[in-house]
Amino acid sequence: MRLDIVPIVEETHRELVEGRIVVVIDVLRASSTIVTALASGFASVIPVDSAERAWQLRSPATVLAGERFCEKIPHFDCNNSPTELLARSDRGKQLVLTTTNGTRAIEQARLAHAVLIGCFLNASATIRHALSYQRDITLLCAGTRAQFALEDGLAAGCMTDRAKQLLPQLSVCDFAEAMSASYLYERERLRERLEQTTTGRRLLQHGFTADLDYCSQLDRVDLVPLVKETSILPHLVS
Ligand SMILES: O=C(O)[C@H](CS(=O)(=O)O)OP(=O)(O)O
Repeated sequence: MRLDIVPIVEETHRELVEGRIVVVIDVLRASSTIVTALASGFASVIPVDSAERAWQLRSPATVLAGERFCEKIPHFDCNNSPTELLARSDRGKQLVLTTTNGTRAIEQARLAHAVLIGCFLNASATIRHALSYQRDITLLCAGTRAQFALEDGLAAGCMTDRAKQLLPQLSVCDFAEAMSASYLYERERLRERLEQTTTGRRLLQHGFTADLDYCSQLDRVDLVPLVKETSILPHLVS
């Protein structure tokens, strides 16, 4: 079995997706928002590529979430913000989500055998579940606005490190080795590191300090979101 990391969504090649287990990683903030929504009682998340499409899905059973340039989309219920979702009570509803990078990365993974959503919040559960398929794995880092995002690389490095502990014979690409080493170097100061990244600085400028605190927590939940056709559903890993 082999594990590769794709550093940004723009570098997704068909051979790194088709038939593989793909983990979409967008720590700040789409993956963290999806994990939090499903862990706090939403029945499903519907990722969509535009605000217009999200608006078409508006109903009493849906909550519309999304951002453009970090700001909440006008007339939507909430931002792409995990802490904003935590403060709501929407059990059983569907979250319709559109974001700058994360929802686009999910679309790029559609030829995979299975698509999982991962971040620091569910890192160990995600890699355990990915390994259980006994297929090659691709950790697809969403990046930010066509550039590599260090927070995604560090989460992918964390998952690589966990995967090598669980399956020592796993073959990993050189970039995964580098990200695993970076994660081991930074793991005691993830929160500080996150606020120095490009997206972290941008979120701080927009006042989302609570999201940075929250998204830097490791293994808060054992829940792995799984993409099933047009929806994302929760899967509990034991
Ligand atoms: O809302 C976010 O955190 C980001 C905004 S940015 O474009 O990376 O600044 O979107 P996401 O799709 O969650 O990366």
